[in-house]
Amino acid sequence: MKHFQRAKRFAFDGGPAYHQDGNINELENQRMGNELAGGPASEPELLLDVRGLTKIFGSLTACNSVDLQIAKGEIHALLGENGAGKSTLVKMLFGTLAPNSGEIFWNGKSVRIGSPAEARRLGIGMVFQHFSLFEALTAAENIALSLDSSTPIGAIAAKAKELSHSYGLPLDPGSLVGDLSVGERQRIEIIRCLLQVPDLIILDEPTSVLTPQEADKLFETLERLRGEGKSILYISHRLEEVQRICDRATVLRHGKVVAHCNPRQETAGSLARMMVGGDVHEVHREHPDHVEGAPLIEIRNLSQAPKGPFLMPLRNISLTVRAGEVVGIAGVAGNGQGEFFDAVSGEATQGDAATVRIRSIDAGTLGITGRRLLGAGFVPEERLGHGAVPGMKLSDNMLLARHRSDAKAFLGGGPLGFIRRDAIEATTKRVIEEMDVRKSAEDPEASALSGGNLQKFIIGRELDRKPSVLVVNQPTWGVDAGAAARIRQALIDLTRSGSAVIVISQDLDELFEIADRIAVMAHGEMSQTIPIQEATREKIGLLMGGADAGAH
Ligand SMILES: Nc1ncnc2c1ncn2[C@@H]1O[C@H](COP(=O)(O)OP(=O)(O)OP(=O)(O)O)[C@@H](O)[C@H]1O
Repeated sequence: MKHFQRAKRFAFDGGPAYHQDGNINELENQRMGNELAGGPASEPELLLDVRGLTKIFGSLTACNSVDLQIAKGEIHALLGENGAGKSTLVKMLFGTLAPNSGEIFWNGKSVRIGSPAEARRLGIGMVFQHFSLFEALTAAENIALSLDSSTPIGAIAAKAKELSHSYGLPLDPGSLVGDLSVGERQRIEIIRCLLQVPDLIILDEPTSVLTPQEADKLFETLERLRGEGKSILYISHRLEEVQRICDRATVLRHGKVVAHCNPRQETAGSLARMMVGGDVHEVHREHPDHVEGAPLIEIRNLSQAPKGPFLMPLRNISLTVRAGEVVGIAGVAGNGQGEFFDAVSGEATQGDAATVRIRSIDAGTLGITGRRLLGAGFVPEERLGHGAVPGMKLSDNMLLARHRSDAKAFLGGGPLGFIRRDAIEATTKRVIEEMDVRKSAEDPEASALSGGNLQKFIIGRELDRKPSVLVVNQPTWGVDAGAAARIRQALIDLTRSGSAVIVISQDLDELFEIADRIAVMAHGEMSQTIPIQEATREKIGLLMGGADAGAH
């Protein structure tokens, strides 16, 4: 209680830009500094006061005596590189993880949050980084499952629709989750959270799967919620948006609070330095005028009927990517990018083998393994469940993905056959080292990695094979600035060694940074590619809106 009383009054602005190893006394000093400077002493009421929260996994202290204060009507950023402990901290606030020690005060009262139901009862809502939706159920059915009430499904659907309209988050409650894009699934999570009328909404990397327009809509929603007196705890690796919408930030490094700051008084660079404790390297790229390499992947007149009622058809897509180049595919989510990835990777096979040619071999009728055996690698958008099996160790995930393409290295011959664990473990270790995957055990289960670290592992697993063709969907989703630069550089370096890379990304900055040419998908059609030297945001934006799509 003592802590709460001390923490009750503090200022948002003024004073030094940030406080290394800041504590409440510094916040109090900050307030006094404001008053002395003649400014008004703002006294926002505290909603949440976290004191010394600690979580230990085995030998790793994921959260080390963390302090965090959130006022009513505040958007508070939680920053830190991959594995810094952000998700662990918010899971303790939402009752999905029990702390080893520490105390949580809610509206001034010490509370124990033993389960998500208890968190919701207090007024804490959460939108997770990894969604917890059933694909075979509709949006409304998924929402109904999480509500602790017996409200009829029709009433829930109507309320969800009303909320989706009023907050500008378009959603059809009757749509099947399995048919929805990641961005659309996230909207279900947000609306599900809003339906419970929370006082504090925790958002774990909410914009990483959104288009710029969808992100703008979300910011409007958040600002509106702040205006209604709600508090928001906002986790993001996108520092520009943190500066745009957040009032204060708490920065974690290796599980410890290393700074409190007002992000508006910082630059993206200074925030990144606080997070990593040093400088972030920039991606180095030269764009040759003409790429004369051999065509390594050719997609010819790819058309496909929609595979479900809410999925996009693919309409006459042709694209050739040569050795030495990165081609970026931009587009608003749900315009056929997922279907295109499935068709190119072999998750969806084609009737005509010549529709997809890999290294001049007709591959359209081959499945994913057949295409991998031709030297292609694929990284899907969803990491858990699709890119990796959550309950399996990293080494087993390695074996699962590469047992056919690396049969010689991973499997022993003979009539009975055996698995070469030493080779698999050595490869897993190499990928972990190359990609700087941070983890809490020698060979943890995929689900025990932080989101960004799992992404680094999955991309590293493919890069390690040095594929001739690599197709990646959203390569840096949920990845911190330092790791994103590392992944982007690795993709560029792969083309330098003679491979062809296709990057599907909703992050235009990313595509401008690494692509030699950019094409845009709209309504299941793909535009002509635009050389990066001629590409402008305006041009790409127009194509994203559907102008000129399909011209070749
Ligand atoms: N269930 C678990 N078992 C063991 N270790 C875990 C578990 N969950 C997280 N960790 C470890 O705790 C550390 C912090 O992970 P956490 O997910 O909190 O990081 P984060 O800051 O949210 O990262 P990201 O930005 O990548 O999501 C990581 O080293 C991770 O491997």
